[in-house]
Amino acid sequence: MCGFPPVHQVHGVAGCTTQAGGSLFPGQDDLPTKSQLRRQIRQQRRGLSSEALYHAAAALASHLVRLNHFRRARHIGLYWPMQGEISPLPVMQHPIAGNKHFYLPVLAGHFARSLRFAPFHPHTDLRSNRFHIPEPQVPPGCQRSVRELDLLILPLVAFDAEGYRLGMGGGFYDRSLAHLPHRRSWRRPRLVGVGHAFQEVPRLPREPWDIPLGIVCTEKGCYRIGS
Ligand SMILES: Nc1nc2c(c(=O)[nH]1)N(C=O)[C@@H](CNc1ccc(C(=O)N[C@@H](CCC(=O)O)C(=O)O)cc1)CN2
Ligand SMILES: Nc1ncnc2c1ncn2[C@@H]1O[C@H](COP(=O)(O)OP(=O)(O)OP(=O)(O)O)[C@@H](O)[C@H]1O
Repeated sequence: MCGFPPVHQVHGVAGCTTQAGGSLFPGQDDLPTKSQLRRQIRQQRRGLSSEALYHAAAALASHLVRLNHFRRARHIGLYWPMQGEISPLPVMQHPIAGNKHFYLPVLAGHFARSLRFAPFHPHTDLRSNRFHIPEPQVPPGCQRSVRELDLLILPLVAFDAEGYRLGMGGGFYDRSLAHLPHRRSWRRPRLVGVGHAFQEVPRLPREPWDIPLGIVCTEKGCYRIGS
């Protein structure tokens, strides 16, 4: 799908060599820890130029808008990119975005550590949350829960070919999505993880609460997990 290399092709992870030059992936028993991966990939991401980020975001949008799930969705959760994350926002400028509603995540309570989704359009007032990420300023009654979205585009720090996602470590998305596997028929939201192609790693450590992504898209294309 969308011209992405086969799922099991392992891309080079430029940041994944030790200072001594050895690989961090010599064998399954020697996987880097989640915090090692976060540190390395976030550092690499922060080093991207604004020109590289611009081109990556434009290429990502061109792939996302071709997805059937995107074309069919009316309510779509995006995120405001930070620290070199690939931006999903250019999809809002595409002609097929005209009849869609977009949302950004809002941190729900200091202790709850989960997410709600607030309507977002180019004129929405934004205010930074405690992580310095802009959030729409709207009354709580206007916010939606994740289950009211048709499609959720998730940021990630790393992903693997089986759709496992490593995030920033707050557990915000996992906690917000935790109800989904318990539903008899989970049809929405569809989960699309997005990142730079270099954020793919051979295998992520798995946790019981991880919810695999259905589709991953990068600036190189989209691929469906498990096909
Ligand atoms: N763009 C974007 N928005 C997002 C996320 C994300 O990954 N990307 N999130 C994904 O869940 C949620 C926010 N989660 C976050 C978790 C940790 C940090 C972070 O910067 N942690 C710092 C320490 C910050 C501090 O405590 O002051 C760090 O780890 O260095 C940021 C966002 C919701 N919004
Ligand atoms: N469904 C859940 N219920 C309760 N706690 C959870 C749940 N999911 C994750 N957590 C907690 O959140 C913490 C961070 O989880 P993890 O390292 O998987 O975050 P992450 O996926 O990288 O972050 P994020 O989703 O915010 O991008 C874990 O220590 C875990 O205890």
